Amino acid sequence: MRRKLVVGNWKMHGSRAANAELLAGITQARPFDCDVAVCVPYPYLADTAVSLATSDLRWGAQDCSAHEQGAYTGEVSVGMLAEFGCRYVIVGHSERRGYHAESDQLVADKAKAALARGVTPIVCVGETLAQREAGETDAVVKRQLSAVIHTLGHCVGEMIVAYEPVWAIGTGRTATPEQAQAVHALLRAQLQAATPKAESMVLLYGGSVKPDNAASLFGQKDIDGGLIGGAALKAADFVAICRAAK
Ligand SMILES: O=C[C@H](O)COP(=O)(O)O
Repeated sequence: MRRKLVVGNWKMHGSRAANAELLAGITQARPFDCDVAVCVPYPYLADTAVSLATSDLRWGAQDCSAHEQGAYTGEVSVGMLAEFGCRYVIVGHSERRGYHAESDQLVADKAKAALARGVTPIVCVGETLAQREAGETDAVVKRQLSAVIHTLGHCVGEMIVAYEPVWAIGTGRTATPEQAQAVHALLRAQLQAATPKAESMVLLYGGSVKPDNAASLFGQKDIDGGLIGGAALKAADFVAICRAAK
């Protein structure tokens, strides 16, 4: 039985005051029947580490460099994230793939860099609306996951995969539980061919998860929790989503 995980991706939102209130709201609602984490903007990692230090809540970042160190202005290495206690780092979010032209191979290299420093990568895959309508969903997510599988080799079982259909992100348009499950089953089958750990790997769904649809999504066989954007910014909503994961 896989333990569920709910991760809040704050994206480029927040302020020190608002974050303190949000984290207090989540902390006070413990305990949860699932693992809970927040992935925050880099400047807020130190505050978050202090706020959550004595709780069982986890934290992480939203991206990392594929390089260990060097002349890469503006980039942040996994080693730096590890110094701030990050347990997770999101890589390959569609907003990074789209706005920053991140390739499948770069995403895979970032995931490898994360694992090398003991930080668990949450690797995002997902198709655009045009790709779904063209019947390309399976091929797209398979290609995206394949690059990571080949790059990680025997470590592949250590990552988390998040299926995030691009058309469902921030749009209020959620994949139905059946649509999401179908892709999750496909991803798990692909992982099964690559690692004996596939059955215990955590596969998250992301894309307009809200308190009222979380339970039906998380009730699907291969959906082990969620990567939550907008609804992670209000403690009451995020807590309600965490309660739906058990
Ligand atoms: O990482 C989170 C996803 O992009 C989902 O965002 P959303 O819940 O606002 O649709």
